[in-house]
Amino acid sequence: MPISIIVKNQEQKTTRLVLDKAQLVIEQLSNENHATEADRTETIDFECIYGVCQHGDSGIDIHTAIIQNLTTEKTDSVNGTQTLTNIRPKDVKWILKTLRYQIDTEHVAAAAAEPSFLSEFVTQLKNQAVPHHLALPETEVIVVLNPTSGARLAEMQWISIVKPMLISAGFAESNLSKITTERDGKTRTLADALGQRILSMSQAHTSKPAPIIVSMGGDGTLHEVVNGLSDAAAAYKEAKQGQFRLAVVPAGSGNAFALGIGIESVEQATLKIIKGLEEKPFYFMDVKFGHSLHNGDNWQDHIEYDATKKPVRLLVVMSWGFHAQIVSKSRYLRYFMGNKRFSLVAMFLLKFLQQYEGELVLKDAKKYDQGKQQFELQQTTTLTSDKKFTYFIVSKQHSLEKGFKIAPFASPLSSDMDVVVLRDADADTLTKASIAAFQGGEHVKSEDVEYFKTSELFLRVKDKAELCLDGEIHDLPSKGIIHLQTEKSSTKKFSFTIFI
Ligand SMILES: Nc1ncnc2c1ncn2[C@@H]1O[C@H](COP(=O)(O)OP(=O)(O)OP(=O)(O)O)[C@@H](O)[C@H]1O
Repeated sequence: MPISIIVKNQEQKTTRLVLDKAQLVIEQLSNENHATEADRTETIDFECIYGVCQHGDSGIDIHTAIIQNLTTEKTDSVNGTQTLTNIRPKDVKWILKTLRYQIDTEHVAAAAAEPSFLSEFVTQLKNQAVPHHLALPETEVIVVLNPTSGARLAEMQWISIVKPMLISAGFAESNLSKITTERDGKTRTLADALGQRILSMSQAHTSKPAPIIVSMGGDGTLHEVVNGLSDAAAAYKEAKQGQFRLAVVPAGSGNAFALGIGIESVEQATLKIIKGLEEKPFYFMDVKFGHSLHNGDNWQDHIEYDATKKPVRLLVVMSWGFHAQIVSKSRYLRYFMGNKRFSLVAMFLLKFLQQYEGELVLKDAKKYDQGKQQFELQQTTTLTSDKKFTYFIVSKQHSLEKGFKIAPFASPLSSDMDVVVLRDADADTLTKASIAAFQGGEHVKSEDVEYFKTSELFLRVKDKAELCLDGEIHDLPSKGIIHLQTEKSSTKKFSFTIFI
């Protein structure tokens, strides 16, 4: 039997609220026969409700977050012709709305005749819509916020969206704190210090839930947060299990990691934190640099590693060639042009298309078979300099920005990384492949594209090269090697999870 109450809405209309399966049913009742006859019915899925608050004996606020208009998903394309400059999908808009009701005192008899009263209704709705609501008041939330990410809206979004949503859900305002990021890689040090503080606190307080760390920025911010926290985790020597709980709120321009776990907006990300339905370990790409002058086929077994470099863990992408050049050449347009800068620079680079020489070894790789449309196991795969590389990316995320599905089967929750290569490609082939990537990742069906999955990879470049590592440019010398291996964030001794 669904539980219900009779209330008046803000326009003083008699309304029945019914909890039915996974929905709140809102029935506008006709005044003459209010208890039985519904004139108009609206439903709200529990997954859109993030807070339920009772005022005194008779008031109730229901906080909702709803996608405003799905038709805004359309692209900018004019007359159906898609080019690299008009192909980006628009952002989905969410609205936050608070539904406010009062118990209908005029019809108290009818209300009393319902199977339950306000407080039981509130408890039931909270239990179903905000399952962990009892733990929220004592859970600490620390946001690491980059005010310069994306369109520089993170600070405003924290104040006007994330913080109010968390408070409405039941988090205590005194438990919410903010660390502002700093430029030039210093955020990694801040995240390391935060990680150490959380680990030392966990030694003292055993009963409190572990704090939630929120990375609020783009992929560059997340990269530094994860690397800093991983530095703290690596130095953790206590016997007690360590724990980091990380949430990602997308406020950058690409937000590839958030897209990889299905998060497309600040509101949706905040809902994930509030609902706390699933927290899972994720996989990153561990990076090592070295060089080898060995001329034989097995050069990857003769690497001299550079031991002076700090560990680097990549969450999103390592690229070389065309893609790395787009990132390198568009760095200074970041604040002026948003993601359109990538298309502009891409069109310029296509006019002067370069090819890049190098050797690639993939261990236990699977290759995408275009005919069968599935991955087929291969032994060690070697791509040598018989053909030059035009486009080369290794990705842990399916899309590097919304709509650009370059590695359609990649996931941060899987133990492999995806490699997408075009060799000896001309400008036309590369343009077609890029447009097909924007059309749901269709490029992988083309014979021009080589698509692999692997858990370990070695790339040796012939000439000095620029690599893109999660959006930052890194120089590799001639005969330099980058060695990538996937690694799980959680170990036996340390749980490092992400809200999904
Ligand atoms: N306080 C700050 N002032 C100036 N720059 C900062 C500050 N904090 C961080 N940064 C810089 O911001 C960059 C990271 O930005 P981030 O990647 O989060 O945003 P984005 O580039 O817009 O998003 P995405 O990587 O998802 O495309 C780094 O280069 C970092 O040095």
